[in-house]
Amino acid sequence: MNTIIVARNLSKVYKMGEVTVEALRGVSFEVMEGELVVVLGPSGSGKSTLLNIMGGMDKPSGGELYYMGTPLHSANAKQLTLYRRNEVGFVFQFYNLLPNLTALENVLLSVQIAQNPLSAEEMLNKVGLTDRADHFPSQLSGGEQQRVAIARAMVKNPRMLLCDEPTGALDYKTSIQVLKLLKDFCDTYSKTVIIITHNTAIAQMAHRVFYLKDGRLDRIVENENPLPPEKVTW
Ligand SMILES: Nc1ncnc2c1ncn2[C@@H]1O[C@H](COP(=O)(O)OP(=O)(O)OP(=O)(O)O)[C@@H](O)[C@H]1O
Repeated sequence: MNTIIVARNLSKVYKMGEVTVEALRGVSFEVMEGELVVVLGPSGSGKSTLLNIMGGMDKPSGGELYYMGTPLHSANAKQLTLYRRNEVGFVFQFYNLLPNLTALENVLLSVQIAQNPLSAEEMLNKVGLTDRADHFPSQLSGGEQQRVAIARAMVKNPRMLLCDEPTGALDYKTSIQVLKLLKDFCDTYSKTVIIITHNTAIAQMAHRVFYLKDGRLDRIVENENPLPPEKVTW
């Protein structure tokens, strides 16, 4: 397996007037292609900060970050825009669908900006929403909206999916559906999936679990036998 992400001694400092917050304090790790990583940690431990930096939405204050050997820590705004557009799919807790576009149109929007997209219809079919293609987000349940958001992220055909609390707003049964889709994307297409969550149960399906604590990577635990999503319970 190839290494997709290398992080070396990453730090992030937020300064607001007199107040300085050290959100990341020297975090180092590697992530492999085709790997499913779950990042766990208490509130404020730096999970979203790390995801934002890996997604090219923010830059580290110090340290180095490489994507497929290309430095992101020194990339300019244009390079980061292309990185976000072509290499990464994002899934957030609150879906972020455009309310005035149908499910299919939300997915097609992603197709238009991607370099090497998959088929929007095929992705909607994959997430089980072919018959809801013409529905607007307000006509869909939370779980259905999240499935559209996943189709939108996958259709770009990115090497990596970054997911911030993807099941945070969903009930158990719907969460498992969503986790199955993420795991399936990882397995079928050999893609990297990184999931940030408060839900420790989800860690059971990961290849590796990163535990963040107070801005530091406290430990990395490898699961010898990751559970299939349908076996994960909470
Ligand atoms: N834009 C910002 N400006 C200032 N401080 C920030 C900013 N973003 C995050 N922080 C601070 O950095 C620290 C880490 O925040 P972060 O959101 O990464 O944690 P988290 O582990 O994702 O937390 P949660 O699980 O509650 O979402 C916190 O102390 C937070 O207040």
